[in-house]
Amino acid sequence: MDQSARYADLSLKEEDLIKGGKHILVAYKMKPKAGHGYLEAAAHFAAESSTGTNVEVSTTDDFTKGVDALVYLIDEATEDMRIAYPLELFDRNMTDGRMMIVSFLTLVIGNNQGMGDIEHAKIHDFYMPERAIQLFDGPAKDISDMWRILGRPIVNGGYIAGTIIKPKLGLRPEPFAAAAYQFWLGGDFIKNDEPQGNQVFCPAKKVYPLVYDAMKRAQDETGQAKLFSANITADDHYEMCARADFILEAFGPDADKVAFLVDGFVGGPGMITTARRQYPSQYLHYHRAGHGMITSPSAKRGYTAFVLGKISRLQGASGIHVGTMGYGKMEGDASDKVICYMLERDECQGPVYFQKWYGMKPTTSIISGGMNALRLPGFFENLGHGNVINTSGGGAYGHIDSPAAGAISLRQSYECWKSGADPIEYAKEHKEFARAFESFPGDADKLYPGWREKLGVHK
Ligand SMILES: O=C(COP(=O)(O)O)[C@H](O)[C@H](O)COP(=O)(O)O
Ligand SMILES: [Mg+2]
Repeated sequence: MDQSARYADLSLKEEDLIKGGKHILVAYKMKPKAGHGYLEAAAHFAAESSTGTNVEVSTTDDFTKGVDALVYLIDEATEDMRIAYPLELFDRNMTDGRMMIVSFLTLVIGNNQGMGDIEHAKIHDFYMPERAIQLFDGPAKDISDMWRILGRPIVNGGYIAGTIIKPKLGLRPEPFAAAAYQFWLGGDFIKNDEPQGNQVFCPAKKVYPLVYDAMKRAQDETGQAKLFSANITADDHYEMCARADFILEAFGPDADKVAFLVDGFVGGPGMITTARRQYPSQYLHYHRAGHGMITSPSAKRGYTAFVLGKISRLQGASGIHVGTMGYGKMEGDASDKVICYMLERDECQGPVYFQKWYGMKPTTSIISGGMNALRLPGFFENLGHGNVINTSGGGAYGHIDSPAAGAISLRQSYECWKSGADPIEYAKEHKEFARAFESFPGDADKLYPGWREKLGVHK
């Protein structure tokens, strides 16, 4: 059945829809299955994503038709399809009238992902009107809170040198806390690797008091504040809160230095929002393991990493992993910097839409995945600043001298880039950075050819 007379209106202008402020706009790359007309498939897609189904139903009335999603732009050649969703379509909280991401996802990327007449459809961008921005939680804490704790300026406070406890799994409580202590002697921030939680060989109740002890000792020794991002991800929200409550109690007077890490893609939006609302005084660290199944450039369904980032800011993530823009080990390229800009600025041009955030707090870009001191200068150069949290697991624990030396090498790498110095020249004066070349010789050969001669390393 061709529903394009009802679910498409190609005379609608995007600028008018934006000016009107009553629609959420979503841009997809959509291709119909062979034998289906583009507009017809698009209209069916909009129907299934809003008020309709594959047939006309007798219970529809005029009000219903007033909240139809409408296809307002198609371009078969580029697979561009844009749909305007009336704000009224979206389910609102009973308790406080606020919007919820789960309803957004259910409509705009729900049933439409399995339709028989659609080959694929992927969200590349979306636009939230001012009213919707008002109705999402947004972050409660942001990077300025971390800078304050670290004793830095709260604007432009700079690079936060972090790590991920490695090995990923398999450390018992004492060696785990020792690994944390060693990094903190040189760095600022440690996160649990996302699979670490309450394994039988490393129970949470045993390890967190030891980690806090390590934090205190490192703070005493260095005279600096230290930060820990604790994984509280669980299937059951009560379990998640039990972990969070235990951790806050264990860190006692230093609980402000604890962030909560939630694996929000596998755990789902409910887990992020529960953490955001239950613990608004803690920095909320959104880890996104598994996102590659839909955000990968090779995936033609789902949504992009950019879209995931934008969703996380609405939900209230204080920080989210954004990959490494081609400088680390995960998928991504230099142009992914737009993800960071969309997360940190008050207004920003995305791939399709210009989004204003109306003062919503920023979400920090967390840079992670195969990073080390040698790869960072290129990364900062591409991004144009270093106001990020970087967690380098291998880059710290893989440093040949020590995790503390690894941490120091990361900070030196930032200072090197910030001062505009030549990395080789800088390495001559900074031992830990220099030893990163020997620690990661494959990267050194690739990024700084001739480094051995220049640094006098002949092994
Ligand atoms: O454990 C790591 C990286 O470890 P290492 O520093 O040893 O490579 C993170 O889970 C990945 O960064 C996730 O990827 P992303 O950050 O892209 O979500
Ligand atoms: Mg990890």
